[in-house]
Parts: sequence; structure tokens; C-alpha cells
Amino acid sequence: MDRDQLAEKVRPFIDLIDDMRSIGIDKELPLPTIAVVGDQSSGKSSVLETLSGVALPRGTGIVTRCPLLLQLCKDRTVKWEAVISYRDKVNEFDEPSEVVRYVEQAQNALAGKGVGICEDLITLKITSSTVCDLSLIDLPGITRVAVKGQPDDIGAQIKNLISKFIKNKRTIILVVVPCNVDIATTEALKMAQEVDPEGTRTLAILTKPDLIDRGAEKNVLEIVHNKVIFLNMGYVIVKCRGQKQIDENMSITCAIEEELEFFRNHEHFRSLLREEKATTKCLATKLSNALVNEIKVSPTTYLTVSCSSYTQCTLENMWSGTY
Ligand SMILES: Nc1nc2c(ncn2[C@@H]2O[C@H](COP(=O)(O)OP(=O)(O)OP(=O)(O)O)[C@@H](O)[C@H]2O)c(=O)[nH]1
Repeated sequence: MDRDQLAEKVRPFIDLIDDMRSIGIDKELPLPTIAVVGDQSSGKSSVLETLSGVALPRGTGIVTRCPLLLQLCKDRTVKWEAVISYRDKVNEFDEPSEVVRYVEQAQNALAGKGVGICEDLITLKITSSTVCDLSLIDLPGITRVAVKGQPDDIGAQIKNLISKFIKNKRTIILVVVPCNVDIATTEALKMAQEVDPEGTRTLAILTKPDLIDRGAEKNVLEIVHNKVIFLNMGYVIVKCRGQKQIDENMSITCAIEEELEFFRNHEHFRSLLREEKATTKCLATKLSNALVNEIKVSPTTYLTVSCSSYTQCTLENMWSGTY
């Protein structure tokens, strides 16, 4: 199945799940979701911006301070448009460079200006001819030490928030781990292993392959080939924009081309392209497939066993298009 066929197959499922979430059904029953988790500065937002094609807030300290549901909708008739919503606020805009400002504004409104976090969800829906069809939730990065102005238990608060999302058996856990750290010590992977010991719903993304020390490539290959910490869904290695490229104003489109060139020319990693274990494009396809597998069961059958009759009836109408 090519990417367009896959997208056509995935879209109705994603829309249904997003509609269910928007009317609060996720409080009553777990919905299939992709949650992005990682230690602080592991590269979560960089991966999401490569997938979405738009720059997201970045900086030092905790940048993602509220769960951000990123809904990507492919529509060939639309150049680019976005809607950001949180609590009772809804803002529509059509300028990609405005995303950072709107997300920061939403985070400040929910979590206050500064360094605190909040559990309320911000939804950012991007419709464009160039995005892939996916919905993911970005979560705050796990931090070990509180910085000035943060409550002492900030680390525990973040882990608590992450746990709420990843303990749901229908959540695909996307763990982001930099290649240049010891994978066994990453808190995010440990948390994923606690709730998913077999790794059946955990997919790991290795970032920053350009920053590893010479000689460490063999170790990274062993990890990607699932020989170090086994995960049923396996590993994908990606290269995103580094600080230098951001300072030079490299566009995300350029960064995607550069990513492909990086792997093509890499002495050790080029074989991973053939094996479909490298690049953000390959990651997007894997995620679409994983999401379809997770929600393939007929939603109405699933709901019959799990929901109250009122909700069940609402959803059956939704599924048949009368909602
Ligand atoms: N060289 C290089 N740098 C990268 C790569 N991916 C991310 N970075 C850099 O790593 C830093 C942290 O990346 P972010 O995407 O902000 O990390 P994050 O996990 O979202 O951070 P928090 O939300 O604060 O936890 C940024 O300066 C990125 O430019 C990569 O593949 N290569």
C-alpha cells in the first residue's frame, strides 16, 4: 500500500477518535492515541516539527508545559490552515510562523507564565496538502531537577502526567531517546517498560545521530536492530534540525532533504534506509500503520462492551455518519 492509500485508510479512523476525544469520551473509555514521551531535550518537539512541517516552541528548560494534541490532516485542496483550541478558546490562523506564538499563548493561559505545567489539553489542528495524516500528543519532557521558580516535585508532577497517558492500553508510546546517551538510563524508556514490559505498544525513536562519538555507531546499530532493549514495535532513527541549523534559518523542508542525504552518505547507517528503520518519513508510515492496527476493531463493537448506553448510542450515530 502506498502512502496515499494508507492515508485514505487512516483518515476516517483518526477523525472518529478525535471527535470522540473532543466530546470528552476519553474520560470514560481509553481511546487509541500516540503519546510522545522523552527526557528533557531529547528531541521530541524536533521530531514533531519534522512530521508536521511547522516550527514548534523550543528553548531551554521545560518547553512543552501542557499536553499538546497535534492533529495533522492531509487535504490536497488546502494550502495551510490551523486551528488551536483550549478550554473555551478557539483561534484560527493560516500562517505557519504563527504556531509558536499561539502555542506559547495557550501554555501561558493554562499553566501560567513561567515554568509550571498543567494537565489541560491544547489541541492544534493543522490541515495542509503536505502533512501526513496523524494525531499525536506531545507531553512535557521528564526533568530530574527543579530549576528556579519550579516546585520541588516538578519531576514527579511530569511523570504523573505522562503515566496518565501511557498506562492506557490503547496508547502507542513513542519514546524519544538521543543516540548520544546511554539508552538504558533514560527515564522515558523506563516508564514505558513499566507499563508495557513486552514493548508491544512502544516504538522508540533515536534522535541526534549526527552527534554520536566516532566508534559508537556499532552500539547504535545494535540498538536499532533490537539487540539491546527489545521492543516489539522496534526502533527508528531520525535526524532533525540541530541548534546550528536553526540559527542558520534552515527550513524544515530542507532539513528533511538533508536527513535523507545524511543517511544515504553515512558509512554505518546507510543500510538502515533499505531496512526502513531510518528517516522521519519512514517513522510517519510506521505510525500510521500502528494507529490503524490499534483502531481496526470496529469502534461500535468495542464500545458495546465498554460504554454507557447513551455514549454508545452517540458514537454509533457518529460512526454511521448521523452525528
Ligand atoms: N544535532 C542535532 N540536534 C538535534 C536533533 N534533534 C534535536 N536536536 C536539538 O536538540 C535540542 C532539543 O530538542 P527539542 O526538540 O527542543 O527537545 P524536546 O525533547 O522537545 O525538549 P523539551 O520539550 O524541553 O523536553 C534542540 O536544540 C534541537 O535543535 C538532531 O537530530 N541532531
